Amino acid sequence: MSNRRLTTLLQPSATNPNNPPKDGDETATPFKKQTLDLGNGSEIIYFPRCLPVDDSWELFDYLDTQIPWTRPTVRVFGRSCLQPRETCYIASSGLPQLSYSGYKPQPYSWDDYPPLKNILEAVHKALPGSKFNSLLLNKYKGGNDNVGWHADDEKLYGPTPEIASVSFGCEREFLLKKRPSKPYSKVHRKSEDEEPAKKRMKKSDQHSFMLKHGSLLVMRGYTQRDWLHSVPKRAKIEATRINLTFRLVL
Ligand SMILES: O=C(O)CCC(=O)C(=O)O
Ligand SMILES: [Fe+2]
Repeated sequence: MSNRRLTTLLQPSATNPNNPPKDGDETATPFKKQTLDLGNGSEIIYFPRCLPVDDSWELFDYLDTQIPWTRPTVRVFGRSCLQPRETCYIASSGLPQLSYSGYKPQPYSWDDYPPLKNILEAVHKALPGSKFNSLLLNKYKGGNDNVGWHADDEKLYGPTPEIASVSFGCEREFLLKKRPSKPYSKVHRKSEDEEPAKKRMKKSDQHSFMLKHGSLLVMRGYTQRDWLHSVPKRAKIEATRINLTFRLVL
């Protein structure tokens, strides 16, 4: 992977002066940055094409073949199981240890994987003021591989982490749903026998993004406190997807 090629990352592409895109016209500007206000200080930003397509395929091949992927055993609801995707963890030296689902990934060094530094630089350019120091990589080898509903709310990221997620390869659906608030019953119920009212989820409490090859999705504010996210199984998919989530360990 040459650095020269990656210096072109995030240069704005020229528009045709005879046919300028109209504001709000999704077909004319399909790659425009989108912002989704989730309310109460949570926000998603989506850049459908953060990295140029050709660079993204070169990066996909690099990541697929050069990263030391592992499929660890994790604990879910008190049971040990193989994590349904491959993973790898990169972190700057001296940071506190990451631990999730009873698994403590040994961090690899940024210096051993220079293209990751190029992607990090592109993400920093897209998000002025950001400064990530760790990276969790996930490889989904076909539609059975997935990540279940969770929030990246580990203490070492602080109360309002910004998480930048870059996707390569096969498009997969990324879902968000609002965390259930304290049950009404817990607050108001007079007796334990009273049935809690089942609430139907509102449309505005769930969202879906089809994460494109070379895209960047950012979760900010209170998204990890108030929302859950997942990449569900998709029976018919055979192709591989690779996802990189950049995080700041405080
Ligand atoms: O693959 C994705 O898009 C999401 C990955 C994720 O949520 C995580 O690594 O915490
Ligand atoms: Fe996550």
